[in-house]
Amino acid sequence: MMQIQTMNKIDPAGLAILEQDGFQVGDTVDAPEGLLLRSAKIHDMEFPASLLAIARAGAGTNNIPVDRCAQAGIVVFNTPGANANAVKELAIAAMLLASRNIIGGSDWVREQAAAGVDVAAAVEKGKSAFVGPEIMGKTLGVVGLGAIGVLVANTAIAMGMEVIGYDPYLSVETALRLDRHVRIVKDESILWKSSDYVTLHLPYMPQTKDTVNAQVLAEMKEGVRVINLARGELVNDEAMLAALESGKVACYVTDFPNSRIVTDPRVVAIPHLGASSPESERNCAVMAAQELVDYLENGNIRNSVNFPSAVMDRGGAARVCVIHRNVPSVLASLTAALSQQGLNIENLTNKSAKEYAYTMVDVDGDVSADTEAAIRGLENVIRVRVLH
Ligand SMILES: NC(=O)c1ccc[n+]([C@@H]2O[C@H](COP(=O)([O-])OP(=O)(O)OC[C@H]3O[C@@H](n4cnc5c(N)ncnc54)[C@H](O)[C@@H]3O)[C@@H](O)[C@H]2O)c1
Ligand SMILES: O=C(O)[C@H](O)COP(=O)(O)O
Repeated sequence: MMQIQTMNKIDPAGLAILEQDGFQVGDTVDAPEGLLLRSAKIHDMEFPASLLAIARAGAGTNNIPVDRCAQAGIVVFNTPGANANAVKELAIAAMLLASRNIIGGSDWVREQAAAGVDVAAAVEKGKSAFVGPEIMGKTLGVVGLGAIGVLVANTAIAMGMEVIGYDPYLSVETALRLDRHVRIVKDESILWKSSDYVTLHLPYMPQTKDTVNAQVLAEMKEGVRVINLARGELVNDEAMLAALESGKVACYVTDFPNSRIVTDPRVVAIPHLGASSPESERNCAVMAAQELVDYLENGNIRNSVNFPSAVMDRGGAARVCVIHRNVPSVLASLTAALSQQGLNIENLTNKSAKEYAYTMVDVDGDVSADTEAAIRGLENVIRVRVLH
């Protein structure tokens, strides 16, 4: 029985898929073939030899050592778009919270009540302290036009905003989903200079650390409102605190607060709730579980962040799955090893992505232990599995 170790609380709908397929699931298992997690940080984790795949029920994979996994032949999956609507809704809420001082007003009302003041009378006298601008007619800059950024941009257009989008890797597929009124810029400086609101929807990786830094903040409009539901590391905290202090930034909404950033009262600190809706937790868990099942049972790879997509209908008596380096001759050596045993190839797929490649071969007979060992011993082969 194959084992899946969970490293966060996972929606029961996802766990049910695994259990119905005969997997043993738990937060402590002996020798897991798969890990299923959300934001658990596993950079320092030593992976057991049994581990074949890791599924991140969510979008960001910066909590996983993706490259180390590739080198070890461990396939890392995420669930693209499965929590995008939840984040989009929170981004819209964040823009409104950044504008209308709902939190400050609500806190003040409670303080009045606690002080024994007649709240109904106090609100009419005190409300002018909480005036804030509407978002209609203002300009929103969306940095990163992926699953979430597109939804935020389109919703903002529907709410009467002007929208500027920046994404150096914008795909044609995504561009087609964008409202035609979204202005796409190639120079991010235009976005920083023109936006009343800036919202970040790009991944965190070494190259995107401190995307919002002192220099970028200096380019922004006076009184800009910045929303970060992507990752804390994308914004330089010290630069943001200085910009809040000077009034350059009127409000910073972050889903990734830390002890330092919450020292400023103009920070709205959300406890990483972007994907915390029942709908999104279920979507992510179901997609992640399906990806694990299809890979562990059939060798199919969908939505991996470190290996190419490869899907082939099952056929033949056995399937040989080989993760290897993307260099010449591996395929020739692999098919030679199978022919040596007299096996006929019924179907074959070979996909590559950068330095790695993945091959699935369906053959008409059982693969002997000697043939499997011969394939495993081939130069540039990283991992071999034979599925029946
Ligand atoms: N707060 C939350 O709970 C929550 C939930 C989901 C995702 N996220 C974060 O949001 C990020 C985006 O999620 P998504 O589902 O839209 O991912 P996605 O992969 O669909 O989109 C990310 C987009 O960012 C673009 N991008 C990459 N580098 C960029 C750069 N330097 N400048 C501008 N754009 C750049 C990519 O081309 C891509 O289009 C995730 O990586 C994750 O960190 C947070
Ligand atoms: O990248 C993501 O998908 C989000 O940050 C959600 O993280 P969570 O699953 O821990 O809520």
